[in-house]
Amino acid sequence: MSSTKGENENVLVGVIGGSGLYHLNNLTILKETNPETPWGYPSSPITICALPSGTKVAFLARHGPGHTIPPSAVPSRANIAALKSLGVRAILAFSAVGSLREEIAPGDFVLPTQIIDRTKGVRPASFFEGTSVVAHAAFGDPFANRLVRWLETRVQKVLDNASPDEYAVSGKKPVLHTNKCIVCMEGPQFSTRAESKMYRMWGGDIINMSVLPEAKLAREAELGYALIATVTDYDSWREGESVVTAAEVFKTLHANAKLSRHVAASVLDDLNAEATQGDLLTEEQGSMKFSIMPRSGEQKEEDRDKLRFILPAYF
Ligand SMILES: CSC[C@H]1O[C@H](OP(=O)(O)O)[C@H](O)[C@@H]1O
Ligand SMILES: Nc1ncnc2[nH]cnc12
Repeated sequence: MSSTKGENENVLVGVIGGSGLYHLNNLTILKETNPETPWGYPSSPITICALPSGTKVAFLARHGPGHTIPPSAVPSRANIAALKSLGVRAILAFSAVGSLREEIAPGDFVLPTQIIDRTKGVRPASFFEGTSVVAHAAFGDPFANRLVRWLETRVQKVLDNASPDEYAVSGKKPVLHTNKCIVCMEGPQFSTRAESKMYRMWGGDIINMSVLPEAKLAREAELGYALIATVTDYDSWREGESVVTAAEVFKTLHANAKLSRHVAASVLDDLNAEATQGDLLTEEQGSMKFSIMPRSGEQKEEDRDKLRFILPAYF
């Protein structure tokens, strides 16, 4: 495995695997790389693999290959910076989530478009933190909306073609839900019944512990970022029903991961083509230009060096 300072490998698409998704299928592993970034090393070495077509993608396991990193300790800055250093422009992030709505059932897929932040400020959430450079990224639309819309039809197609053995655990054909709001909690304990009900009143539809600060950092690094959420449980809001437990989550985790691999396999070639020549990802390019406060004379050179790693166009 190579350990570098981060070298552009011309890989345009990155995949972040969440709980249960520690590798992709039908890929030829070309190399493993472990780039050192100004924010440390990523959660796991990044696997650079080739699809059957030859298209290269970068895969990173969010919690480490053996799931040893809890959500609050995921080195998200290093993860995003490392992917960017390889040339990545778009990230498909997978996540196991709880459902806050009756109609969003275990086994279903969700492409959220909004986030409610319930993390507790213990996770470094900005590349600019601790530097002499101040920046305010726009985050009103926290996901790359064009990318999310583009994914909708493609994920739908995979779910339409899912065979009964693929959704045997949930016992019903998986449904794709769009335009939903995800709550990101700190964890690692699951929510109380009262919290779970409160999130519903706030407008939350699903819940996880991982989408933040990942999505914020992807925005700061001008990367297109979409979350493909797979539902494992009903959290703890249902009257008269038992609360979510890890055992409950594990029941659907592996079936969901299997279908997630199908989704990845079916979209990665087209996404790579879009990243190469389409205009799907142009929204994010240049988005930080006017977010950085323009007092460059007072910005420390060491901070500019650090930030150049993710935003070479401005530093
Ligand atoms: C294993 S249950 C809670 C855990 O699962 C989700 O992880 P990920 O988003 O990486 O799939 C959730 O966010 C929690 O970290
Ligand atoms: N109920 C839940 N709460 C938070 N994260 C989760 N990941 C999967 N299920 C979850």
